[in-house]
Amino acid sequence: MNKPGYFITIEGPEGAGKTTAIEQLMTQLQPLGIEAVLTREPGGIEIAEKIREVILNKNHTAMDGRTEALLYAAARRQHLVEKVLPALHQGKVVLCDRFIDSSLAYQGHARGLGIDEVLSINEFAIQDTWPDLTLLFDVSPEIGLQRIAANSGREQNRLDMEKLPFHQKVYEGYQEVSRRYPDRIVRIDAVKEPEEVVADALAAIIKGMESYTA
Ligand SMILES: Nc1ncnc2c1ncn2[C@@H]1O[C@H](COP(=O)(O)OP(=O)(O)OP(=O)(O)O)[C@@H](O)[C@H]1O
Ligand SMILES: Cc1cn([C@H]2C[C@H](O)[C@@H](COP(=O)(O)O)O2)c(=O)[nH]c1=O
Repeated sequence: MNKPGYFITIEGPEGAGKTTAIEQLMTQLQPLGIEAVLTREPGGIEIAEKIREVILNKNHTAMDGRTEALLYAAARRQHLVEKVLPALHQGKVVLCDRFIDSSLAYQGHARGLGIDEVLSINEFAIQDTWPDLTLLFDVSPEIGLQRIAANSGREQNRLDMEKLPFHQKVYEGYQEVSRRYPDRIVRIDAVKEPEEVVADALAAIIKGMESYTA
């Protein structure tokens, strides 16, 4: 895709600290003169937020795995067309909390649908709009789930309610995906203190953007 902007995605298991770090990254990018658009998946625009409600509703326990994968891909498509691509074409940096690698790790590996199968429906959805850089927040599922359990303000969704073995598979899925895309995916040690995580993420973004424009 020919575009002047820069597309960054943040990935990782539950409780990795993505949302916390992204907010800090936004405030630290601004003084560097980098205008960034913050968004998330599934969601970011009205139609995709509605799909998010359907997917993550705790009562939708009957949802079939393929239905789930297709709904994530549909939300992704609409969000890409309505929000991500217009921002990239305006030359902006887009910082997106989760994207295609979540589908590969959660639906492809953890749900057992197969990474290649889930990749193929997502290739249809993204039409070659791959992230320029992906930061994979690496934290064990045990630590991530402990963090979430300690966060009393957080409402549990249908995916949070999956048991530890599912989240262990999500973790394995991310390792597999990061082996597949070594040039795009940068591992961030998310066990560190929040300030260090943000500093490492910012350094990776600056490095990535420098090599992109060089
Ligand atoms: N580096 C860190 N060390 C310890 N706790 C952290 C760290 N980063 C975030 N937290 C805490 O962990 C919890 C989960 O963080 P956050 O919501 O940012 O994770 P997330 O990756 O966005 O999770 P999810 O994808 O499941 O929504 C929050 O209570 C947050 O304050
Ligand atoms: C994009 C995407 C997300 N998921 C899962 C991962 C999380 O359990 C939820 C989203 O909740 P968050 O608090 O906003 O992280 O959805 C998924 O399984 N597949 C995907 O493609």
